[in-house]
Amino acid sequence: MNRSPNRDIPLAALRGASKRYGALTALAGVDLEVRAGEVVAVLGANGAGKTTALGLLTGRIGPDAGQASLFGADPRDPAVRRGIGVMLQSAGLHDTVRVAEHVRLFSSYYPAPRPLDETLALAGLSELARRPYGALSGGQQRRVQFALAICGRPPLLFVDEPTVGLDVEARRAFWQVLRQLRDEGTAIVLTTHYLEEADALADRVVLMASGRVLAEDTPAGLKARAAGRRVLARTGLPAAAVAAWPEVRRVEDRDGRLDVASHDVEALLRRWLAADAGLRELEVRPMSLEDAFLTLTTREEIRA
Ligand SMILES: Nc1ncnc2c1ncn2[C@@H]1O[C@H](COP(=O)(O)OP(=O)(O)OP(=O)(O)O)[C@@H](O)[C@H]1O
Repeated sequence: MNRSPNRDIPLAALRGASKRYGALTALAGVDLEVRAGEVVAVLGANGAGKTTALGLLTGRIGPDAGQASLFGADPRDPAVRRGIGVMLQSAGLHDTVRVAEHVRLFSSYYPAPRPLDETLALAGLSELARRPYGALSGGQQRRVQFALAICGRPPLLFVDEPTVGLDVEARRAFWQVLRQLRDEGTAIVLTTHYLEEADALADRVVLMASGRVLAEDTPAGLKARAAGRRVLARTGLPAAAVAAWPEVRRVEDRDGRLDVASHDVEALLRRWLAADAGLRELEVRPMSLEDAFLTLTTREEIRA
């Protein structure tokens, strides 16, 4: 197959990579590594720098400072880029060309492509093979872009917000295909806004905001790091009083029931019960990745 991965060299890496657009710093000294066989989710809000990071890793753009590498070489070298598959947010494919022709043409660029039928089936395009690209729905066109990214059987696949605009069923089907590719040994880097997507797929999550990496961990590690658990309860105490306790990270009032994020739930419960013997509807919940995301992106001392 394309390139046999050396475990000591990351398949792709950014080292102190920065990118500016005029006065705007899109990336500010980002470090990121992708190793053989792993799924890395780059998670962040609009404008966090996810697409820019992907652009550097795939050689579409170059860094202003720091380095980007692919298989230990320069990602801007077309010969190096041949070892990856990329699904971008837009594709610029000819409307009049049929689905199968697009896939056949892209497959011809690779030394050991998948059989056409297999690529079409993986992308859910078997029934649409003879359709011109321009006669497909937006979601179907995304599938063609995905087919082009995987047809060469790359050991490393980049997918930029792959499930935007897909309905729930299509999104789950797509996750299943990504898992299958991972099981075949493909390393995958995906950008996403969806915490659920990162949680469902990723071995590692790189959480970005304002061009920086805020945290990098497994989904479970990120949840644990963000802050223990949440306690929900109805109380006679004002929310501001609860928010002032040292065990408390965040308080939200949900229709009169307080939702409290805490890194020390036992201490919080002891204090709360002592202060309010009438505490009702008590419930302790684990942190979701969404809680972790909120906590990490709103905290100041976040750099891990
Ligand atoms: N070609 C460009 N020219 C000028 N500014 C750019 C360019 N590309 C990106 N930017 C800016 O850089 C910042 C990071 O953009 P980027 O596309 O990397 O974010 P993102 O995390 O992928 O966001 P989204 O989730 O909206 O795709 C944004 O403020 C964006 O407006």
